[in-house]
Amino acid sequence: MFIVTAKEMYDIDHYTMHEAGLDGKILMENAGRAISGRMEKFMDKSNKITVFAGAGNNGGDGFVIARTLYNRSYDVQVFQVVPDQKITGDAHYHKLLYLNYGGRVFSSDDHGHLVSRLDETDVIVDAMVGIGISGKLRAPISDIAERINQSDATVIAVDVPSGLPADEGISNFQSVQADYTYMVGAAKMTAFLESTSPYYGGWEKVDIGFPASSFPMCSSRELWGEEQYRETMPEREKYAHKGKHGKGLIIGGSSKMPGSIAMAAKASLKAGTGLLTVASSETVIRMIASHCVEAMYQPVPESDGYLTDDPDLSVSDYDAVAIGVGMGRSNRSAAAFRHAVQDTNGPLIVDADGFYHVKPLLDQLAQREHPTVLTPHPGEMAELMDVSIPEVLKNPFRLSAEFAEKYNVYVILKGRHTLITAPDGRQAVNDTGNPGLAKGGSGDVLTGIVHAMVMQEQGIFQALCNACFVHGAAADWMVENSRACHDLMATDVIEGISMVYRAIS
Ligand SMILES: NC(=O)C1=CN([C@@H]2O[C@H](COP(=O)(O)OP(=O)(O)OC[C@H]3O[C@@H](n4cnc5c(N)ncnc54)[C@H](O)[C@@H]3O)[C@@H](O)[C@H]2O)[C@@H](O)CC1
Ligand SMILES: Nc1ncnc2c1ncn2[C@@H]1O[C@H](COP(=O)(O)OP(=O)(O)O)[C@@H](O)[C@H]1O
Ligand SMILES: [K+]
Repeated sequence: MFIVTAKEMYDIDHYTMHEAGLDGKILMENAGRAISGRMEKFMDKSNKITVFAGAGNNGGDGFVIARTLYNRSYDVQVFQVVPDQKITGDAHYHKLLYLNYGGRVFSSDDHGHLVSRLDETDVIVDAMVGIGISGKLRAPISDIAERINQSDATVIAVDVPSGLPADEGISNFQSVQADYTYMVGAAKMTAFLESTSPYYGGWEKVDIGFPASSFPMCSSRELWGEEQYRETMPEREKYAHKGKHGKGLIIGGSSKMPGSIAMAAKASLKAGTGLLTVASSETVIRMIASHCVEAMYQPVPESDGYLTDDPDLSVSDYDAVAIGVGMGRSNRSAAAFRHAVQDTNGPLIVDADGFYHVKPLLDQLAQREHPTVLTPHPGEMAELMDVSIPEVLKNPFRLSAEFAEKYNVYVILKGRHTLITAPDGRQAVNDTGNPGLAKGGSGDVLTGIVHAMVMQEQGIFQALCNACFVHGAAADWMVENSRACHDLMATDVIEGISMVYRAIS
């Protein structure tokens, strides 16, 4: 499923109508028909349905929904939230059809009727404003949005909850709170932002006949889910040997944080790494070796509990190197970090305290011949980019793309909707995971999975997307079957990896 900005959606629309030749009235018919069909799961024939229709094509979709439901004998009324003369074009055509079929349209200016109808309404269809919104909701629609939000009815939004644009970057907004949103043709960016996604309620996408080829032409952003995982995750060959699945190195750990690297190592092996070496201080190795017996251990010198550089550590001998977990921010470790950045001869994954060490080396990353992967959460991303955390949360797509391009890195911006960005601008949003992951250690497990995935036979971007998918799906499986969000531990997520591999292939 593609994720679009408003401009990209209008480009798809334009291509469909003017290049492929499908009439806008038919698209509107398809949108309204598809949504009204699916909406039936929220209602029965005894329900009263009230459609709020605006002036644009979003309102047009609302008239088709009203006509379709009316024609199926539902008790439907339309409240038009703009004057008659504002309803033009395809929306006007569909308004007339609805009237010709016997439907009734009322003005939202008739407050008495509006209040009494809302009192008895079971299902509200919000077709006031879609992705054509500019600025904050204006009166009278802002007042009606407030009334809708106060009502006990089930609120179904068409395309987006009125008030939300498709694009990221907003902070001052007012929106209808939907229970469920039917997004038309493609998912909209605001469905994945922390501040706006709750207004969508549950959601799904409806297909209305846009040519499949129009999406990749206009957007390079997609939602990554089970379908994409199944299509891209490589199978294990019958004659495979351990060398085929990656000889990996993880560098990190400090005496205060020995567990992080143990979890990353376990997760890497569980996710499929063929041969794993853990490079850490002797203190850390003594603490963790019995917890991850399958790994090999390479002691490196330490100072005050922090690892320091070991010039004899042959990082170039490994297929992929992950560095940073549990490493701490001591400048004693800086040389070890530079060593890894300069000599790693394959994908390099940087996480956690690694960002502190990598920041002065960003220009060097841009010169690396092999992929570099950074896995920050919003706080770490903000620090890397010298912006505030709210700024990152407001513009995750744009900021990730700018950073990835500038420094030639892959960025995994973690969160409820983890965003994966390639240096060439491709982006994917991972769909799996749950609040059980909001606990120390979850990120270390992700690093381990990413480390394993980049050594399997798949494109690097797919590898990163699949790593995020498996991480979230493992947590989902555990929460559905044997844990709750409260007690899910990072080590449980490692266990869950097996369940994902067994269940989905
Ligand atoms: N070709 C078609 O028929 C299609 C229609 N679609 C629908 O059309 C929508 C986009 O249609 P439009 O481009 O006509 O735009 P919209 O219908 O989303 O919005 C435009 C209307 O909203 C009003 N408006 C804008 N900002 C406002 C604000 N801050 N406060 C109050 N009113 C405001 C404008 O005055 C205008 O009347 C999509 O969201 C979708 O629902 C899509 O489904 C794609 C296909
Ligand atoms: N509410 C949530 N829903 C889904 N995934 C989440 C949620 N909270 C955290 N995660 C995931 O958990 C991981 C947390 O990583 P991070 O913040 O680095 O943790 P730590 O550094 O403590 O290991 C990320 O992969 C993130 O996407
Ligand atoms: K809407």
